[in-house]
Amino acid sequence: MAERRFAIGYALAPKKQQSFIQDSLVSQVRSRGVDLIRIDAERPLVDQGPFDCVLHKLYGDDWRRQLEEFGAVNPSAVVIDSPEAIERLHNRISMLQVVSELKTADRSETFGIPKQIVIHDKETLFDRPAWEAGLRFPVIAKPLVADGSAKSHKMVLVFNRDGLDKLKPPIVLQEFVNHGGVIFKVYVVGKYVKCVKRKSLPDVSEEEKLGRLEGLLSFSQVSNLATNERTDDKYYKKMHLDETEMPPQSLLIEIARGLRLAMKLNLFNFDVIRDARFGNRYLIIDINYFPGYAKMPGYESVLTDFFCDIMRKKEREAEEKETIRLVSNTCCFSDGEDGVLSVSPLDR
Ligand SMILES: Nc1ncnc2c1ncn2[C@@H]1O[C@H](COP(=O)(O)OP(=O)(O)OP(=O)(O)O)[C@@H](O)[C@H]1O
Ligand SMILES: O=P(O)(O)O[C@H]1[C@H](OP(=O)(O)O)[C@@H](OP(=O)(O)O)[C@@H](O)[C@@H](O)[C@@H]1OP(=O)(O)O
Ligand SMILES: [Mg+2]
Ligand SMILES: [Mg+2]
Repeated sequence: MAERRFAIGYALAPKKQQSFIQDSLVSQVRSRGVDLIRIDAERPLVDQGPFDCVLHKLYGDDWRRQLEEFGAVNPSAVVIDSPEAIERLHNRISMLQVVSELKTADRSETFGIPKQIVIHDKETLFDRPAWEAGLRFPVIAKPLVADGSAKSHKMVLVFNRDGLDKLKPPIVLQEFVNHGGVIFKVYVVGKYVKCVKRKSLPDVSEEEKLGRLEGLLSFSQVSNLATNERTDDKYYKKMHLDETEMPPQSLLIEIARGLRLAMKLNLFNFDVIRDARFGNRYLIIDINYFPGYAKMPGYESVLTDFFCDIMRKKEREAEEKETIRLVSNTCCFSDGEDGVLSVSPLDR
């Protein structure tokens, strides 16, 4: 019998498509019986395919409706991941709420999120008693919405009250935590977990906290790297990343698993910093859907394994469904005096 092939449709923004859909990935996936096929976002999704699976990172109501329609017409197709689950990551409060709800086994390290509050309007921003009691300067002001737009990545490090003037709510004010200038990016692909080090904002000294003239410092995507700046040895040396110890892999695996199950997401990364005040306290500051996997060393084989697992699971489920269908179409009856049961299929 000919080998069963699978088709995975992908719907990605042009930049994402360019970085993620590399020839090396396409050919490795193909050699394992899976074809990656581009979805034309300009045409109705239901008219394209057939797809066993849809992989996507597009925004908006129209795309959501298209996925719903596709799901209704193709109930056995797998959508990675569900738009409702992804939506949680588009708001920086709901994004991190899930971390606070995670429960892990007893261990010497602890984890959590930095203190933060949401500010919906200018009034609350200047109503200092409402938030200054719980939060000390410096703070990072982050746009509440994290929808992938350039605007949603624009951050401001605020050193004192003077810096508040220029902020534009709705924002999240998050405690800035010194962490030695290195951030850990933890990439999750289903059950696979890979942590890499990247440069981050430098620590702010006590003198700097008191003596800064300007109240704020704007920045955007400090830890993001272009694909051509891959995390090679040169980058590690230049940024002094070598000297920084990684968080324990077992802790990261535990957090990744907790997040994956709680959020019902397969493809994401989360940013972790080590709180310099404690040394064994880790803070999760950001979670991103479908991040830049191509920057992960050997991303092709990780993603290929993941796609093949999904397709195998889908096939297994289809077989199980078929078995249940056959069994439920069978009737059991007593075969005469000895009371022995026999089974006879009804759908001959
Ligand atoms: N609470 C914090 N304390 C210290 N540094 C922080 C904190 N929050 C953010 N940073 C720094 O600011 C950077 C940007 O913050 P964050 O990751 O929330 O933004 P983002 O635009 O969502 O990033 P990404 O490009 O990963 O999506 C972080 O990579 C880190 O260097
Ligand atoms: O730019 P890259 O592809 O490498 O990936 C970045 C990705 O951008 P893209 O999805 O638009 O491409 C970002 O997504 P949005 O928040 O903007 O949706 C976010 O996930 C970053 O964290 C990723 O960088 P990484 O965390 O891996 O360093
Ligand atoms: Mg980040
Ligand atoms: Mg982010």
